[in-house]
Amino acid sequence: MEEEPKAQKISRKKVAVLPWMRNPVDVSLFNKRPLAQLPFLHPRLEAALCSSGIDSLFPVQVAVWQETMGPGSFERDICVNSPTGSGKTLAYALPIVQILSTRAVKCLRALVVLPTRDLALQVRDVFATIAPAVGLSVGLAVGQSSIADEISMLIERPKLEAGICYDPDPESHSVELQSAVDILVATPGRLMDHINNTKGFTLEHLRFLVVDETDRLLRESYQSWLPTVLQCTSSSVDGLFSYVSPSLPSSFGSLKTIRRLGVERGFKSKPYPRLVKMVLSATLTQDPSKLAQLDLHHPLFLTTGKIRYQLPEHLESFKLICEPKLKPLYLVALLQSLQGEKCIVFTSSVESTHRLCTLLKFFGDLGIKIKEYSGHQHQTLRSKTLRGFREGGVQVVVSSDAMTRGMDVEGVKNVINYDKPPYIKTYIHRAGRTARAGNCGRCFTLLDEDEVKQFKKLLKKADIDSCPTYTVPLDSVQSLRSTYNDALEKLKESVEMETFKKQKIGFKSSSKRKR
Ligand SMILES: Nc1ncnc2c1ncn2[C@@H]1O[C@H](COP(=O)(O)OP(=O)(O)OP(=O)(O)O)[C@@H](O)[C@H]1O
Repeated sequence: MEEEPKAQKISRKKVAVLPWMRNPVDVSLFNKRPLAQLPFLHPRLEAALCSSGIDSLFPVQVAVWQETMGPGSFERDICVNSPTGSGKTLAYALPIVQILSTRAVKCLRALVVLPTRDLALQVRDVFATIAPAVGLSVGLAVGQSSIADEISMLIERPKLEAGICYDPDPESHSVELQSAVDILVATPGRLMDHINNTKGFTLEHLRFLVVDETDRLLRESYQSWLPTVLQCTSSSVDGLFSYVSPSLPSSFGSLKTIRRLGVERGFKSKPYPRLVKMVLSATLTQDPSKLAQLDLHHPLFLTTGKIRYQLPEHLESFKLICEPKLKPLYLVALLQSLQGEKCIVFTSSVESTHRLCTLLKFFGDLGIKIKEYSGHQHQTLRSKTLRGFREGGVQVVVSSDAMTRGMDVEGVKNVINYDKPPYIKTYIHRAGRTARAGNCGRCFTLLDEDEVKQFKKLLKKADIDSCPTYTVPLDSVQSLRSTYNDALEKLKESVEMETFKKQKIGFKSSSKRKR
């Protein structure tokens, strides 16, 4: 079996980064590896992976596995910076499930936090393909169902034996509530609801905390979810009584559980395990003040190559220069030239997503099914669009940045930046919806002449020197002009109608309130 370097050092330019980031493990030095050659892999996990079509691990997965398995496993926290679509989800899911496969008692031992509900659903599905194989159950806390339904999935009530009834009083201590799940995938808002209000929900036994899309999650505090989770899982003897901050809500009192030191249930005769943190992103922040929030323990940094922002290997970037006024025409001509291949079109806001999608529909039958996806829509509608896109009934999704991060839809061949991305990180995440898992993909950015220089500068930050110009046939643009004028008229009417409807609803609800 070929030996991989354990912690190959990369010589990096001197930049103001934290010391532990200066000598990372270079993921690009690892090769794909067949499951059969993976040391320690539980045979049932191997079988589960094979039956879901995975017969080898990607480099980032091999690197994380190698750094976490075996003697002294998970002694250090893990920080991963690797390109979009490189397989970071399984890179953390597999070692966690493998380690937890030896647990004897069901407790909440792994918590994975993601910024959005759709991402959380996606990650839950990855865990669900492997965890049941070793008897572990996975829960979801994202607010998809009512809080009561969610609680009943997460918390196990003791089964009543004949003739015995338990006290339904939630304050009663005679009823021992237990976790119904070993692994929980959550969004910060719903997680905080459970921390604050759900009886029996405890992070006391937590062994793993995964912060996926770290830089996004660190940017927004979401009711201080991170300090709260860290306080709930604190195991320091000194901090035994000091970690409950006076600013925490009174219901937090139920969480004053202390991570026991010594022997813990389910890990026979082993000391209570330390909480291991795994943080991951394709654009991991290097900002020391942001990273400090994670309170990392002797972190091990894994990154791909020497460039900070790496794009997928088989991604091609193109620019399409067009007159600003005719931008929608160029987009339609481009979509037509792509002949129904799966595309995501990114705009700069939820409003422009809605406007553009409405306008495209007024172009008549383009032979392409186009749907809108944005944070302003109801979750059911978004899920329906996503399902249609995954199944292939929808070929083009026009999206705000709601779809920028992490979303994994098989077969997306093209990403179109209808509006220029404001930051390189936005470009990386948007473009990363294609060319995933080693596949090919193209990213087109529509620009007017004035934006070209700025865009070139932006790409330079990711060391992208080549971004050829893509042209659409001018006659196809010209032939759409009259349809475009009609579509613009219809759009105007539609916008007026929507504004009128909104005002009417606003008027009705304000007069109801007055009554
Ligand atoms: N070992 C593997 N073999 C085959 N396919 C895999 C393997 N690991 C992951 N994949 C597939 O690769 C795709 C990308 O994986 P994943 O979503 O985990 O990437 P990611 O690195 O988290 O991307 P992003 O940064 O965009 O969130 C998924 O469709 C996943 O099913």
